[in-house]
Amino acid sequence: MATNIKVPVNGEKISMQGGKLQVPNHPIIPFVEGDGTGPDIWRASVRVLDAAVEKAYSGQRKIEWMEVYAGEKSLEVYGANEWLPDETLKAFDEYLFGIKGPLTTPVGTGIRSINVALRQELDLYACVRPVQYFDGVPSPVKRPQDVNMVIFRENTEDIYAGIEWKAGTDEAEKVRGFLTREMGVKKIRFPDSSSFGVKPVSKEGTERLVRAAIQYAVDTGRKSVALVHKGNIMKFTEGGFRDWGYELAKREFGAVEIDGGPWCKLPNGIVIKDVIADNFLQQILLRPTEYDVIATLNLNGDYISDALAAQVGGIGIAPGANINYVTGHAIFEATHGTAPKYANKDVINPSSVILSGEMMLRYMGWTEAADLILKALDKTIQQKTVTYDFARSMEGATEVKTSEFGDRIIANMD
Ligand SMILES: NC(=O)C1=CN([C@@H]2O[C@H](COP(=O)(O)OP(=O)(O)OC[C@H]3O[C@@H](n4cnc5c(N)ncnc54)[C@H](OP(=O)(O)O)[C@@H]3O)[C@@H](O)[C@H]2O)C=CC1
Ligand SMILES: O=C(O)CCC(=O)C(=O)O
Ligand SMILES: [Mg+2]
Repeated sequence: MATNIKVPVNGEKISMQGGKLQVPNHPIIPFVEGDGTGPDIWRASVRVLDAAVEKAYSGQRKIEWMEVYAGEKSLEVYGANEWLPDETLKAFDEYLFGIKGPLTTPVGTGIRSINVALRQELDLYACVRPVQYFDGVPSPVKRPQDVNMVIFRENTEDIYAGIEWKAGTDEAEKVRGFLTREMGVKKIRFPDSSSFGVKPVSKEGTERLVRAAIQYAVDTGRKSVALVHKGNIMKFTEGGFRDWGYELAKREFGAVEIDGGPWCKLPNGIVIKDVIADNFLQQILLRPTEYDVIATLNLNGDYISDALAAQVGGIGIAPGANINYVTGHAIFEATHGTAPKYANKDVINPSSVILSGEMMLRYMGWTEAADLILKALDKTIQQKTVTYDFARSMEGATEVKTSEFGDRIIANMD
């Protein structure tokens, strides 16, 4: 078996016992640097995370980082075609947590997404992406401070799962034959030249995601949970998501219908509502205050994440976590991708990975360190010391490199 992973000698594993996370003072946490801008971002981010932990706990607590490999670096370390080595998966499984940089996925050809594979293999069913405004960040909207939402994106199902067959192949022909001959489908406009994709959406998959979203709203005192779907068109998949979501809210959280339904309310006042996805995308621009926690399907969640991030300044400041709330497994990663044109230039904004690390610290219960990061990042932005993405539309800004931005955040931890 390959052993390219060096396990830190001093650390211990994070574990889940009796439904509760057990986090030792020296947890071993696997990380993947990522492709493209990943290494620049990781170098800055890890220093910020370590500095916050050191400042908060004066050496009592420390993360023992363990590099694991995926993507282009994995090919260098493990050899051809080893995009996602077994021992990387095993490490994320055994050590429960991980943090990663972005990984490249080619368009239209080549490997399927390693990012998606990790979510599927570890069954990280909730992609949690908070979207909040940091004062002073340049934004294209008039009142970015009105955006304060947390997206719960289903992370294992939907058309995003990559079950598809290419036009002109035997497989596509088989699928076409099955659909037209056995299922009586007559609506395929150009059957001979069509590729086909499958969109699985299940009751179980929907329920565990909606459960996590509602539980989060309850735990954090949010006002509403909106189920975002395109159920008028995709009745059994996206419509099923909406109906199963409402049913779960009633059955498990005691929600009762208001004004004749289908909207309903929990005993503590949290409103469970639904909105069709296209309408949602215009409403978040016009009336963002009406949305709070968002529960949605995989592909919708992908689009919504970037669109909402833009409203608060862009995907340079858009963190995320892929979580299985039952097993405790979690991999933290930014919303953005590899931004390859900026690779190795030390210019990209590391805030999304830094804030993903902040989410990780909070999930671990290391709230003092997480708070330090939030405060220091806020202060650094207020000082208008920012990377190119913010500097290009911030008056009076001092543009700094990725590494320097990290230095400034650390200097602002007081
Ligand atoms: N989870 C993951 O690992 C993800 C991987 N990907 C993969 O990444 C690759 C590139 O995807 P692409 O569609 O170009 O999307 P990217 O998110 O990589 O980049 C798109 C644009 O967003 C801006 N941007 C991205 N990251 C940052 C940052 N940290 N700071 C400031 N601005 C940023 C840049 O805008 P500007 O040009 O205006 O400066 C950039 O050109 C693809 O292979 C894709 O599959 C994509 C998303 C997630
Ligand atoms: O896996 C990829 O390359 C893209 C993933 C993505 O865009 C996302 O999860 O937001
Ligand atoms: Mg995306």
